[in-house]
Amino acid sequence: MAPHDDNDGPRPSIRFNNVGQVFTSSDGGVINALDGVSFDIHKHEFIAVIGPSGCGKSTLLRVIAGLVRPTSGRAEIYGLPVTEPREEIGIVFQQPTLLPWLNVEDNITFPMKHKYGRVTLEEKQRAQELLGTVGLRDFAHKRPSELSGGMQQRVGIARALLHDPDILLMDEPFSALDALTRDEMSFELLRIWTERPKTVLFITHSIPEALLLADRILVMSARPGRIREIIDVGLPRPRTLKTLSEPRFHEIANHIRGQVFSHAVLA
Ligand SMILES: Nc1ncnc2c1ncn2[C@@H]1O[C@H](COP(=O)(O)OP(=O)(O)OP(=O)(O)O)[C@@H](O)[C@H]1O
Repeated sequence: MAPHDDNDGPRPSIRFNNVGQVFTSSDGGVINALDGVSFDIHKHEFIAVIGPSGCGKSTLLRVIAGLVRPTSGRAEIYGLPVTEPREEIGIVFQQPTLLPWLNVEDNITFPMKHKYGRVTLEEKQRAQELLGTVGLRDFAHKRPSELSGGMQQRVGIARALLHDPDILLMDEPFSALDALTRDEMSFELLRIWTERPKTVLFITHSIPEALLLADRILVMSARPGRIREIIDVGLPRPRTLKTLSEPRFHEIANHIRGQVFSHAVLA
């Protein structure tokens, strides 16, 4: 299990080079959210990020998304510094934040409408296709309030996929869902990722979810957020329910618990 990723191969999709992020809180205090964070994410890799609450996971995602500028170091996408939100990125947040007055299809195409003032026929067709992909083909004309939480989150995923982004950033996308829906959504995401490969950065608090989905897991330490370890999951794909009972699954899960939880909890 390598502490660092020293890849000398092809250019990574995402590179963090010694990134630091300092915030000033409303009472004037200084918050070191990220400190000396370096890692590479290769093309079409699925990376999960796990770590204690407040360790800077969302900040890391927001730096890649171009929503915050790091105070030190450099974040790159395809070798270029991230200075603003970029087209090749799709983002899924914890809450799908759908517009209640629009139907499902119009919610999916809304970013295009917002950006270009219109939605093309191709985009409408793509929205229909994506509705099929996320299992909501018959719900195109329903309002968000007529859908369950899991269905709404699927709409959020379809919306993020509409422009077929190379990079998908997901910030605890399933955390508001019940356990069964959550597992189902994980397998759904794996299916989508296999059908249309993408570089994925997936933030979660769930060790099993990280293990089921990811090629590698970035384990972060408590504030200031640093990379504690980068774990190669190495479980065979396709991952299925059987994956959950593989000895390696439990071995890595226990290892991560040892990293994330305090010694008092583990004793
Ligand atoms: N815009 C901001 N201004 C001030 N402080 C911020 C800002 N954004 C984040 N922080 C602080 O930076 C730290 C890291 O926050 P972040 O949301 O990245 O953590 P996290 O690991 O995603 O947390 P959680 O797992 O609870 O969602 C926290 O202490 C948070 O209060």
